[in-house]
Amino acid sequence: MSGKITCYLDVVSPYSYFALLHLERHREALKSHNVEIDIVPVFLGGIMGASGNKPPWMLPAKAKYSTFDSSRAKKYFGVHNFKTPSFFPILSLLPQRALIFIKAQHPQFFIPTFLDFYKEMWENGIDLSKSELLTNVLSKSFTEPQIREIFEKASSPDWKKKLNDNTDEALSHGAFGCPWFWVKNAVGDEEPFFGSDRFHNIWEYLGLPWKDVELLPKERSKI
Ligand SMILES: N[C@@H](CCC(=O)N[C@@H](CS)C(=O)NCC(=O)O)C(=O)O
Repeated sequence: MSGKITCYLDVVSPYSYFALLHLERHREALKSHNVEIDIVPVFLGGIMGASGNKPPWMLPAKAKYSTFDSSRAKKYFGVHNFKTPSFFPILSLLPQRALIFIKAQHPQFFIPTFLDFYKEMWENGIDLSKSELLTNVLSKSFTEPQIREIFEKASSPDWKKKLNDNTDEALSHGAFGCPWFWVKNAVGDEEPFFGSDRFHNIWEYLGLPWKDVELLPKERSKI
């Protein structure tokens, strides 16, 4: 068995946090099945605009449903401190460009930093679009000169273009939201998947053994 999961994420998207957590929790198991993971930072605002979609919080019915969906997801993925920050949504360009530079220049820090960004924004209520707050978060893993370089690159044309290119790549794979996945299976077929609630479909598509929604006997009932 072999395959590849390319996963397009934005720090502004809470479901992308759940997706990254779930993928990381399965990284070793996926490796044992020869399935590669590539995490790609994108700009969700650009995906929404170019695909003609709207963020769920802009459509009243979706916004209402989303409160149920996100509190179920928070429980399922075990992110008990999850809360939507008062400043939501943010313009995520700066943290996303910083992540792209970190992925290229400091690959060993890329996933830990992405996870840390999510935790800071979605559990600790830190506004990562503010450079002074982003600096504090980065200072856990990077030195002052490294942070200066991250900011310099994040505002340079070349690295701005890389975020646009990543976003266009997701759009070329049909993206209308995040988390977006482009999955290649062992026979070389490729398909898109949307949402942190579609892992069972992804495992199935990859031909992996999986077990999830199993009903337990009455004595184990939670109600
Ligand atoms: N049911 C999905 C919801 C994912 C979701 O709502 N993602 C937002 C960003 S946080 C989005 O891009 N939504 C676009 C849409 O719902 O059309 C999940 O559990 O992950």
